[in-house]
Amino acid sequence: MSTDALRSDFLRIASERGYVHQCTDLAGLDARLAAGPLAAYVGYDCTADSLHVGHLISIMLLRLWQKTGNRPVVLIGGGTTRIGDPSFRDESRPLLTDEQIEANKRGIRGAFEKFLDFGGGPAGAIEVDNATWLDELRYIPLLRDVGVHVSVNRMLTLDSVRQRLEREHSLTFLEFNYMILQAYDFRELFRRHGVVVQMGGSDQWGNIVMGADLIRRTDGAEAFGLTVPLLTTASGQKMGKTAQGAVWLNADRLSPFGYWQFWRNTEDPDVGRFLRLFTEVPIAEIARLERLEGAELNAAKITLATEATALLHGRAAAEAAAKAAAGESTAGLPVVVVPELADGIAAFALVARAFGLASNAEARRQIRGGGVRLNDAPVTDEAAVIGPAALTEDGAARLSLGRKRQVLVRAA
Ligand SMILES: Nc1ncnc2c1ncn2[C@@H]1O[C@H](COP(=O)(O)OP(=O)(O)OP(=O)(O)O)[C@@H](O)[C@H]1O
Ligand SMILES: N[C@@H](Cc1ccc(O)cc1)C(=O)O
Repeated sequence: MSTDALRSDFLRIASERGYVHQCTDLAGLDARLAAGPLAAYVGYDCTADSLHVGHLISIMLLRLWQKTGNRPVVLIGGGTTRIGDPSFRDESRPLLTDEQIEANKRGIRGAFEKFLDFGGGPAGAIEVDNATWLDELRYIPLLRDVGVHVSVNRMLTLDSVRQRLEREHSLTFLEFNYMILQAYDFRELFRRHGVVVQMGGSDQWGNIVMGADLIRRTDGAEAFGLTVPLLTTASGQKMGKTAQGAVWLNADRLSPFGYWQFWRNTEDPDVGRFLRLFTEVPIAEIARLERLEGAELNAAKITLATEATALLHGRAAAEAAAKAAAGESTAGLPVVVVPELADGIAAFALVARAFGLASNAEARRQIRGGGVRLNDAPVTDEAAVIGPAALTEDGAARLSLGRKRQVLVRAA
């Protein structure tokens, strides 16, 4: 179906901006959307205490879903995280304790409020946790209700598990149950909130289709699946994962400045695609920006970085990052505000924040390697507490990493 033929605002814009990878029935979903608003959900497991840029595409899609008048439902996988999704993974995920899952759940929640409006009304976003119903399930009733509709033959041929089986890596019975639980979620949200669409990354296709099939078989209703492409960068890396680790959405994992810099470092061929997916810059303006070349293309990357950072961390933080990167501080250095400096912060944490490093472990390594200086003196104790006494240059301290990277840090 060509994009021009689409009648619903949501699918037209989503296709135009590059969000649509596969849909169970594009024409059918378009017709339903053109007839009136719908509810859709995306699920997020609590595998870490922050979401990362890989999760952002589906969050942006939920945002578009809401902006075009439809209700987004965010499902936190408090129950499914206890199993671990085996889709497209070579090995089982490490089992997390209930305490870790609770802590992760608290960590990932905040991100959704930045992108979605939970304020009520017909298109108001809703958050649910699948532990609410999955924890209550009883085994034999579940097998009779759901298991009877699921073909093991078909499950074994799904792309998402085939590689694991072909390589003869173990797929435990625990993991094998994951798909059934995700299918159960879809039906539960259909019953509780009238959700008829599930969206997710392309790796989720098998799980999503299984849910839509279950709804058709047990409730005789039509439900749709829509996946977003699994993004890789021009150089072939999975988008959102760098050599140092994931690009986190929570500011305590990656500072707004580090986040801005991640986008600023986008490879040339990716600029247009990322502007369409991760900002709300109008398509016509993106068409102009992506035609720029050489040094001028840097202006497009700055727009990408500032607009993407503004959506997550707010416009003020995005503009401060842009200014800092442009070297607009008194000493001609980027300024990074670290409020914890007022009370004292461990040297490794300060270094991680100031340079947007992927982890505290990376900052500790840099300090141990002798690469960090504070006000021109080497920092040797990675746990040393840095407080207001260090802010000697007009309320700021000069922090350097290696020979090339230098910033001013201040408490406010
Ligand atoms: N590059 C990407 N493009 C599109 N979607 C992505 C991307 N990376 C992740 N996602 C989506 O986010 C979900 C979680 O991603 P992933 O499995 O990478 O997370 P994780 O569990 O945090 O990471 P890890 O694999 O390191 O344990 C995936 O199911 C996928 O749908
Ligand atoms: N399986 C999804 C998360 C998810 C969990 C429960 C669902 O109902 C839907 C999605 C992932 O790994 O990203």
